[in-house]
Amino acid sequence: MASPAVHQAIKEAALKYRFPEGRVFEYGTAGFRMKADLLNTVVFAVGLLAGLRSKKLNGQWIGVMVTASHNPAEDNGVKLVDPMGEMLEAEWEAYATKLANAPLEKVADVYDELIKEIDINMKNPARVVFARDTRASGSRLVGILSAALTATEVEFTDFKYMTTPQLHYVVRCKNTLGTPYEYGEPTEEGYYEKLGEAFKKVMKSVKIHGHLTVDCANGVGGPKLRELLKFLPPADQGGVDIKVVNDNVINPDSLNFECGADYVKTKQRAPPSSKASPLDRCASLDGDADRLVYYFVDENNVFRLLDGDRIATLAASFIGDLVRNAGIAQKLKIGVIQTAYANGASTDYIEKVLKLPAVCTKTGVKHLHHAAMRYDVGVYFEANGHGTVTFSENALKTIKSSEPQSPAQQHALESLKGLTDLINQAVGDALSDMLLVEAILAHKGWTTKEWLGTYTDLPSRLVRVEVADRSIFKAVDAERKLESPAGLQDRIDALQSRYNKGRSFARASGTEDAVRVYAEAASRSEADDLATRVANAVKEAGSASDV
Ligand SMILES: CC(=O)N[C@H]1[C@@H](OP(=O)(O)O)O[C@H](CO)[C@@H](O)[C@@H]1O
Ligand SMILES: [Mg+2]
Repeated sequence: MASPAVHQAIKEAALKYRFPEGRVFEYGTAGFRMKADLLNTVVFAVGLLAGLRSKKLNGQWIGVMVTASHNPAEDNGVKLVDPMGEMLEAEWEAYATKLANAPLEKVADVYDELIKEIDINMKNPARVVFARDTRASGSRLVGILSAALTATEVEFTDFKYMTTPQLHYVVRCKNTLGTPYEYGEPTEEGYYEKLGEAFKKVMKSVKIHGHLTVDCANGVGGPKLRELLKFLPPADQGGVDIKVVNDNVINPDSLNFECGADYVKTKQRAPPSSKASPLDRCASLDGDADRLVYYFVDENNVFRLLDGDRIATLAASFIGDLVRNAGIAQKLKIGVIQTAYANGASTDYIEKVLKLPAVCTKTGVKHLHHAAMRYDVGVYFEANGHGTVTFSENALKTIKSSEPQSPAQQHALESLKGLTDLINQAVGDALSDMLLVEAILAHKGWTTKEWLGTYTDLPSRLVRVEVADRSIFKAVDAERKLESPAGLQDRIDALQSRYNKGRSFARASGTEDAVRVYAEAASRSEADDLATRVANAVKEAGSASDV
């Protein structure tokens, strides 16, 4: 139980807010996310839970990020970060949901119930760090977060504006300080220094061609990228010539508006404001800078997207080469983790050309991250551009301690060492991934055209279908098949078998009230046709269960 003083303080603090009538909240794939004016009580509950999580883990630092990523400016959200910079452990999502739905006059009682249920030693210290993106509602929400932390006597540090991956980085640094796995200096500057140093190491003796234009979605990534640039060498001395665009954080309404990684990926076109010439290398971040996509317009003015699948294949191919060149290929198991949304051509390329295992997991980065950790080098990306590379303890040790037998081996080992620092291993990080892509292109001497030429994407289509009750759509086999409603999977199987290279699946979204249908096939018209037919089958199955 909380002490009587804390119990009372929670009660008093809670009464300042109003529970939005009739609302039911759920901690989903991306934490809580909705219209910002509905979030007050949710953020208060998350503050309470962050302290409990820290106490449960003997006072390790827990992170709280206030962001709604690529959502419209009027939305906001909040999510918890676990000690190694990972997403909150799944079991705790239910506790978050329970506390967020407690009526305000009962929240202190539910807090006490949770202490009992989770068996928390209240004598343990509690420490929390938090940060927010540039949304206008952010300052109000972190005020509420501080109120919850103060009421429960939790030690906390406010990192003000940060990208989501920067906060994850800080959490991991704070919890590894003074251990053999020390991750870095737990400050924003420490983050830039680490990336800057690693980039210099990886870029030794290679040079990037041309410039890169980075669309920052008018979000927190803009000012942070400008800051990062100060820690990189000048373009003519192993640096990269970066032009920052869409970095207006003064007008809060411009956030994610007709720009950013989600816009580019879903609309399959450059932001309308883009002034890039044909073949110019471009990239877009999302609103909290954890997603990254590349693109360019070719000689025929055709838009070409290089999405998360492309970044994964590029990274896997490069790391595979380095590991072979370093003479340690026998010691390290490399794997690439994707979801069902990965283009089939990318999976083929990984298996047949790169000769690496391609694993498919459920949607949501936490699933990919866990699967990646089963490899010495786990490359994971969602097609939308969120991902990173994880290195096992064995990989780090092997890379560090291998004795090079030749200058070529030494060069490969040094590049690998640089990569382990350049890549944010806590979580997908657009700024770190961007430096990784730039470094790889430089090493390979490639332009985006050569990168695109590694394989040809199958035409694909993603459709959103609204149904009365999406919970009846139960997926199995890494969400590639439906076991319910009965008979629907047979229909999907029959449909896809009629198309050359046809593949389609349907699953209930974890973040929106809809079912998503994905289809790909050998030609554009076949992919569109297959998607439409499967979407119709989903609609029918959805309404049949309605009666
Ligand atoms: C097809 C797709 O892009 N789905 C997204 C989306 O999940 P859904 O469960 O499909 O709504 O949001 C997730 C959280 O940001 C992200 O991890 C995932 O990749
Ligand atoms: Mg994001």
